[in-house]
Amino acid sequence: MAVLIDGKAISSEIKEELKQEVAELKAQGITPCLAVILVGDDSASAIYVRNKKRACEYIGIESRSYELPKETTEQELEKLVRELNEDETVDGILVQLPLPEQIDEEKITGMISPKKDVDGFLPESIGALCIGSEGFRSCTPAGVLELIKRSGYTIEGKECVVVGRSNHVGKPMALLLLEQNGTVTIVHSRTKNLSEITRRADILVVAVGNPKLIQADDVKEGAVVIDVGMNRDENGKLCGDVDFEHVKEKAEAITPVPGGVGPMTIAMLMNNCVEAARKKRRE
Ligand SMILES: NC(=O)C1=CN([C@@H]2O[C@H](COP(=O)(O)OP(=O)(O)OC[C@H]3O[C@@H](n4cnc5c(N)ncnc54)[C@H](OP(=O)(O)O)[C@@H]3O)[C@@H](O)[C@H]2O)C=CC1
Ligand SMILES: Nc1nc(=O)c2c([nH]1)NC[C@@H]1CN(c3ccc(C(=O)N[C@@H](CCC(=O)O)C(=O)O)cc3)C=[N+]21
Repeated sequence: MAVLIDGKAISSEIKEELKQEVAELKAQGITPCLAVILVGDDSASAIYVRNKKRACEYIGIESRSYELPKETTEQELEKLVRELNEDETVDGILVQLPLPEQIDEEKITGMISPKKDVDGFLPESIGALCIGSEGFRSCTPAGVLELIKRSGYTIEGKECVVVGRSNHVGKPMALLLLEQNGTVTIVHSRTKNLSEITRRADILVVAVGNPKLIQADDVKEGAVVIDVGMNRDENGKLCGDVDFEHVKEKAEAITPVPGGVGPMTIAMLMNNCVEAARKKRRE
């Protein structure tokens, strides 16, 4: 029976540390501020946005919400992003994805000032990660890294396999593990011998969006398994990409869904926001 990696507890630890840091910043007259833009009424997005707001309140970050109707035009959204870019009191801007189909997602997220890219989605941020220079790290992969480290596992020299190669999760995840000196392989929908490769992993990170894709047979005895997936099962219950009940019998450690990676994404978003406010002061 695997050790359960408690993302909720670890994220609380991080939020506690950030609360201290924000108190120190406030003593110097700085209040970090996050602007969150939500377009439309997707219920899952609304939950995440609410969780982000709560985390801001707890830590002492000012949060400004912009909830726009689903008919919002690209021009209207561009105008708002431009205003927030120029607003000196705003440290971080997050445009909740997905956006409605009339809006070009890449165009809008690409407009955010690199100094306020707390999601770490911009080419400037991903490029910085790629060459190991300073920049915002994508929140979900950064959260996964903290989960692994704070649970006492080392990455250096380990066989790390990432399932999924999206720009927001899989690719930056692989780069972060590489930066930590892991031996990294990425597998995806065109991979032919997926199971053969995942079975080699000491550290397996799964970010696909396919319930129970990873079964016990796909996992090495003693592996550390991190499940990024957020899906709804046939009963509408949240579940990951890993067949938790069976894989937990084989793994050394495993993250649950919910209560695993999700809360860490929010904690790392808060971390990036505090970082943005601190950097502005240094300029
Ligand atoms: N917990 C959290 O904080 C977060 C959770 N998520 C969740 O993580 C999951 C992944 O998100 P995201 O990366 O944005 O999703 P995308 O849909 O952008 O990417 C999915 C990736 O999985 C690959 N894939 C699809 N089917 C298979 C398969 N059968 N075998 C192997 N690889 C496959 C795709 O391959 P190809 O490139 O070849 O198409 C693609 O690279 C989702 O469930 C999402 O909800 C996402 C962000 C944050
Ligand atoms: N610009 C942008 N940045 C994002 O970071 C972003 C996004 N858009 N769009 C959607 C995805 C998804 N995502 C999650 C955040 C928190 C939880 C989370 O807190 N999950 C809780 C449970 C939440 C629940 O109960 O539904 C958990 O796993 O325990 C999940 C998923 C951020 N994303």
